Amino acid sequence: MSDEPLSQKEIEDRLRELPGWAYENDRITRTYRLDGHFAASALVAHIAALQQELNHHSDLTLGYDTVRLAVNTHSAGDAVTATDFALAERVESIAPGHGAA
Ligand SMILES: C[C@H](O)[C@H](O)[C@H]1CNC2=NC(N)=NC(=O)C2=N1
Repeated sequence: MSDEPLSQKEIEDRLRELPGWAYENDRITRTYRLDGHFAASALVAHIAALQQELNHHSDLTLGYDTVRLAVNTHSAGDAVTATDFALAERVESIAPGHGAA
């Protein structure tokens, strides 16, 4: 199934279901705050496993106690697609278990 770029309205509609996520620089983004560096590192490892499973990868940035994701779909010309939102939803499903806010 080809991954089609989503329209601005489709992106906005989907973002309403994903509190904390934003659309910037042609990517959907989210920054999580964790209880310290080890917790942030553990979330990064878990997200990396999800990304390998989905074969879809964000730019993933580890800070002292933060994890930032920024993602779009390269094969769709670096546009935001449904696959990016599928990854976002999977990450949202695991983040609370890490104590992420
Ligand atoms: C060959 C491999 O399946 C592709 O390069 C995958 C890997 N991860 C990817 N991640 C993202 N964000 N976009 C892609 O188009 C993409 N394609």
